[in-house]
Amino acid sequence: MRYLTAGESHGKQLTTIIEGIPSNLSLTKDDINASLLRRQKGHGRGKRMQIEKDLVEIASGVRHGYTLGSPISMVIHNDDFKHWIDVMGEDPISEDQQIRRTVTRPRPGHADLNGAMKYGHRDIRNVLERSSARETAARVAAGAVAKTLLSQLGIEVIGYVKEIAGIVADDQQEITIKERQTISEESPVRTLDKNVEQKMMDAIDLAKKEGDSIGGVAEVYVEGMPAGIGSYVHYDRKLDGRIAGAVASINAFKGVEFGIGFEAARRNGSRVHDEIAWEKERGYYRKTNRLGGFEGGMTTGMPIVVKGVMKPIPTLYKPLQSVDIESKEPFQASIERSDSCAVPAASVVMEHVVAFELAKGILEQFPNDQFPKLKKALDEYREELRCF
Ligand SMILES: Cc1cc2nc3c(=O)[nH]c(=O)nc-3n(C[C@H](O)[C@H](O)[C@H](O)COP(=O)(O)O)c2cc1C
Ligand SMILES: C=C(O[C@@H]1CC(C(=O)O)=C[C@@H](OP(=O)(O)O)[C@H]1O)C(=O)O
Repeated sequence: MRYLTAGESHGKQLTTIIEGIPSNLSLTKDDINASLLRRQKGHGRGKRMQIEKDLVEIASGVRHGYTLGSPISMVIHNDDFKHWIDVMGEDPISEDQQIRRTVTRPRPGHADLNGAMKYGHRDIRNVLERSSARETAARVAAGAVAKTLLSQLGIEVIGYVKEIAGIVADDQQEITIKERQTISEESPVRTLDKNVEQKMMDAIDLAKKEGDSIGGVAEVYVEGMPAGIGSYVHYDRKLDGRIAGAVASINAFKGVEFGIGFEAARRNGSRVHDEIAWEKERGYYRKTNRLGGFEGGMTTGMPIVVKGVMKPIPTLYKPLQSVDIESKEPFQASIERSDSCAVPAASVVMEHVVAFELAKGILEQFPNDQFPKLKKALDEYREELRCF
């Protein structure tokens, strides 16, 4: 199971192709649109999100509400394209037009300068269009298909905000997955702790007022994954490693933690490792879940808890210094529009990239071309684990 995305931020559309989804999985565009809509919302987003209304068009791989087993291709149109046709059109333009539109000022914190040097672009627009986090909409579409598959296997995945600008939501371990889903769907900052929401929104508003930006921490919580998905036998089969890679690949994400994460460095082993227990109906379980659902690159059967750290948005109204690549003169990077905080939206992206890795891990372990057979195999495995 794998996916590709294509598309520029202000181009015509984003395209996602997923290969390896088994046949006869119930899938509608409503499943995907619900995820896309959640990614667009959240306190701190800029004016672009008022222009876009992300709706998916399923172009192949699904018929009458069921997957065919063939590649699933999906399209999300960029409504902003109509304002950029002369800049983003595919037809050649005159040298004079080209010079007038060329972007020569790299923004600190973006792919602009490295990307221009690497690909030999004198027009930085050739870099920024693809490096933009607009692409995360296409990733969410892929993750929404994975989430649909997981959900029909009894596995639920949800993402929400854990921290913004140093304001941390309490650990609320008693909250059920259904409550987590409801809160994440309804809340403007998607945090589980309603008491801290207003403080977070105030911090976002203050940063915006000051022409600055802020980052934070998103958390993804997963219930229903059986033990033993992933493997210890080879580095690239360790599922926690793959999840870490997927999370770090989200634009502006700079760190990943499982369970108590970096806090483990400050504790003795007796306060880190989760003791093993057994009950007849439940089988094996851990008395605590400090390691966040992974041991040895494999799931433990406990909830998976992953955090991702997002740096502050690099485009600031308060200008940062940079150097023009043509004149080599210093300049103050100025902007027209930007998000001031995108952690709420990014928590939805993180949820979807994690879901994709989990679904991929399951399909590697129980390869099947037909979804009902995959479900049967997983049910049998769950029973095997219970009786182990
Ligand atoms: C959902 C989301 C929205 C973002 N919105 C913006 C934005 O409006 N302005 C901006 O400068 N960066 C934004 N970013 C971050 C940049 O895309 C990112 O910092 C940049 O591509 C450089 O990549 P890197 O930070 O991973 O090195 C956003 C990121 C995400 C995940
Ligand atoms: C378009 C999205 O996010 C964009 C990500 C982004 C960036 O530089 O990463 C910059 C902004 O775009 P623009 O420059 O058009 O205002 C965000 O709006 C989206 O999330 O769908």
